[in-house]
Amino acid sequence: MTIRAILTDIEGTTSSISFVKDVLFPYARRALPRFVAARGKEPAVRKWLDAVATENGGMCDDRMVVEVLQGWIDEDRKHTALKALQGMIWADGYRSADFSAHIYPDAAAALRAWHGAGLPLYVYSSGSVPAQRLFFGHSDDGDLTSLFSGWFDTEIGGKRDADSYRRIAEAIGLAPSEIVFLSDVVEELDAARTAGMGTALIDRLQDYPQPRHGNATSGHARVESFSELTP
Ligand SMILES: CSCCC(=O)C(=O)COP(=O)(O)O
Ligand SMILES: [Mg+2]
Repeated sequence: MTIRAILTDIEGTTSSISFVKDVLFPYARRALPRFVAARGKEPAVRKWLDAVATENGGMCDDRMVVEVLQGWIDEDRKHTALKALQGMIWADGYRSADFSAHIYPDAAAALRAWHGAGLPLYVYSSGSVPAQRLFFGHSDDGDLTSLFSGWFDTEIGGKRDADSYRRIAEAIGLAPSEIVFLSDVVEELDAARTAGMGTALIDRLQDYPQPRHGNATSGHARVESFSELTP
């Protein structure tokens, strides 16, 4: 089957886990109380704060919601409300140039080359779509947003759920078998494969010092760098 599109994860795939865990998450954790106090009445923010409060019994005030959200950051919960709020907070960090987003040089080079060759590229990450755009808009390799034809987050469904990949293929307008999904997480690749997509496990030694071989790859093609991929 001819490959007509690439769908890529971000954290652990195009970019290092340590950047997300050691830079982005602590920034959001620190900024949350002030962000909620300053912008908690804006409908786009209130919607997510209320969703968190409802999920926690509905009796939470904003201080308690902040504590819940900070706990979720510590646990690395991939919760849609947390991800939406983190995206809004990171906007300030990128705008004031507190940081730029890490991208592996091999990933940036391959994404540019594939785009240049006319292969459409899409993102599917637990990070919200606005956070994804910020991420690639302020990468260590400059603004890469124009390389991508579309963006998907967990509003389309969880990354370990095969139906999410079916919905993404439908949104892109291709058969799942015409799309290859790249990720560092085997359970996400399993779901994409169940939906009929091609898959590749990106096994970054910087993030996963114990290379995954044999059963640990669950039968997915395994590479350590985008430069090994030839779609
Ligand atoms: C692009 S936003 C920062 C990353 C993030 O919050 C996240 O949860 C990334 O998860 P991924 O699905 O890209 O592994
Ligand atoms: Mg990942």
